[in-house]
Amino acid sequence: MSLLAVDDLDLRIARSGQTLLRDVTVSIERGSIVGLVGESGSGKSMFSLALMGLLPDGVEVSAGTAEVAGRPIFRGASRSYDTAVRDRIALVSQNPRAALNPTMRIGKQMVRVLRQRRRMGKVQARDEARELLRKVGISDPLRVERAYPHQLSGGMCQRVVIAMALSVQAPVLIADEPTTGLDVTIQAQILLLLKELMADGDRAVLMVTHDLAVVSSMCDQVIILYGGQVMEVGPTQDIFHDPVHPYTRFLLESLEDHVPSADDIGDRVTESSVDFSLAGCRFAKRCPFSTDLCHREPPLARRSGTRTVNCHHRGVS
Ligand SMILES: Nc1ncnc2c1ncn2[C@@H]1O[C@H](COP(=O)(O)OP(=O)(O)OP(=O)(O)O)[C@@H](O)[C@H]1O
Ligand code: NI
Repeated sequence: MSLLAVDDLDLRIARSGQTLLRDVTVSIERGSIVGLVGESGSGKSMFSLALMGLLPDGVEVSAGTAEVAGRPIFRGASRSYDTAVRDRIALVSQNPRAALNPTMRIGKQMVRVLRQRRRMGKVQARDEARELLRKVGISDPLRVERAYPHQLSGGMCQRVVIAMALSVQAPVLIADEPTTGLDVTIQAQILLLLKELMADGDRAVLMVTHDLAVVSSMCDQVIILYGGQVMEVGPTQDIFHDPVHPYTRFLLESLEDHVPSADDIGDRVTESSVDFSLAGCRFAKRCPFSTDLCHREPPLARRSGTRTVNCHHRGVS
């Protein structure tokens, strides 16, 4: 059974009625790291926020279901978001500094979370906070506990945020661009850390990124998102070696001769504004194979084994 299962999720912008995410289906097994890939504005963060019940005002779940570890997150409307699932799903957000309280020392913030969410006493929470900081590779937890967020480097803040996400012992971790803005060495350390934390096989990670290098080194499965619509899903190696959807091919074409590098998607994209009011396939305008049908109707998922392709014309054989 999937640890995280999202079925046909739609997100709508209330004011304009536009569909920000359409028919997004995602399934993540225990012990796996799944990459959610897409260019800027494709809806990756909105997807994560919907699962956390943290959508901005004016964006709402308009259809679909989601459940984590067998418990429903929502059914249909965001109003019914079940906050009890918050201990089953934790977010490492895109901006670690913003996720921390700037006016409170790190130690105090961590103790507070542990007391509230794990019902620990003061002393126990303090010990656990220290242990968690060590677990994310911080060798001098005492210094970090006493620091305010602005006194720490970006990489250190990200470690703290990961420690806090771990502190609730959620089986599903969503890491939204966990290494953006960090220098290459720190990036590698944070990714290694996430991989190590996964080694026990009890959790699952949804790794949100636009960096194909991160995906190829970290993820078992990859979900390719474009304009709020899933284009293709499959095991990472299969997708990289044999992309089926025209968008995935377009994305990977330039990578044939070299290892994917940071910002590959950004480099490939010339026109990135997507029209969320499109009725048909979101990629139709840019697709060399599109026909009237593509412009008119959204494609249905074609599934074969572990792969899914959402295209009117291309399927997995
Ligand atoms: N508060 C809001 N109300 C309505 N629409 C919004 C709001 N915030 C963002 N959007 C729209 O939602 C779309 C998806 O945004 P999202 O932040 O999920 O993209 P992303 O894939 O995470 O991009 P990035 O890689 O830059 O983080 C954007 O195109 C944006 O226009
Ligand atoms: Ni984002």
